[in-house]
Amino acid sequence: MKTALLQLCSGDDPQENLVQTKELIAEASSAGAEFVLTPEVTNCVSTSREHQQNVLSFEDQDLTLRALREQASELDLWVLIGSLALKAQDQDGRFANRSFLISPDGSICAKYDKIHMFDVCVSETETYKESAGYRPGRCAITCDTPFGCVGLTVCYDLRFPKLYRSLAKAGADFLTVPSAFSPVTGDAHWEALLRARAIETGCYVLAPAQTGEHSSSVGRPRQTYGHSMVVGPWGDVLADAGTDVGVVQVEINKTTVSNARKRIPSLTCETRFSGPK
Ligand SMILES: O=C(O)CNC(=O)[C@H](CS)NC(=O)CCC(=O)C(=O)O
Repeated sequence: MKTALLQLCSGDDPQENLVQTKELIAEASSAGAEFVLTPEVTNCVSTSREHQQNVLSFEDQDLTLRALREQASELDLWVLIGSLALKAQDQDGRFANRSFLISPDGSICAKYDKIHMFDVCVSETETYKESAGYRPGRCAITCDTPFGCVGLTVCYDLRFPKLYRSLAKAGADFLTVPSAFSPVTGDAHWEALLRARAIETGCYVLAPAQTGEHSSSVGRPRQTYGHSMVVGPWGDVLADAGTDVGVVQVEINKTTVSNARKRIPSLTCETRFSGPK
């Protein structure tokens, strides 16, 4: 299965981002990809809630979702839209950070709302409060496909190993981690966390990421780490996109998953213990 990760530098205009995303998906498809994955917030990177309120849509009216579903069916592709920032039917007006798995007939096979919100203080000058703008999801989800079972996650979820173990235990062969990592935490933790999740679960980890300096018409500009990555079930880094916008391709298959798990059966062999008290 030829798989491609898109590394994007989305700005805060969904229409411009869509043009770039479609171009790179077409490029990946011409190069033979059958499964293409895009990063977190493919449609809009913005730090202004007011701007988001103006440009984001509800799922059933979203142009990015509609266009990428059409493109998936035109090009006969599986597409993971890493996430879209969407308006949500919610009392407090918060958005959803929602990932979609689209099949080659253009239908939505699975959707997942990011569970863990990035509410952190990276340094005195760099803080994030994602839960102020987004409403967290509450449900983990896997989706069966002809090439294997996909477990969906987003970005900061990566730091919560229990979620990945539960997805793998539910049958996932491939774990998706579309991201927009901060440069500081990316440099310190990104690769180690991705490799750890792959090794612990014996799954492929597919992590398309946002990169670079994101242009914005309003609000404070944002930077992200890049380094979209594919890690194999043995923990080997199969692709690292560096910091440029573009496409990276790798071959993935389920046999590698079962081979890794035969060698290290830690996913299925558990010893009960009590405490600590
Ligand atoms: O804000 C948006 O529009 C979309 N959401 C994001 O980009 C989120 C929240 S700011 N980013 C992360 O979760 C980075 C996690 C990270 O960098 C880490 O775990 O170290």
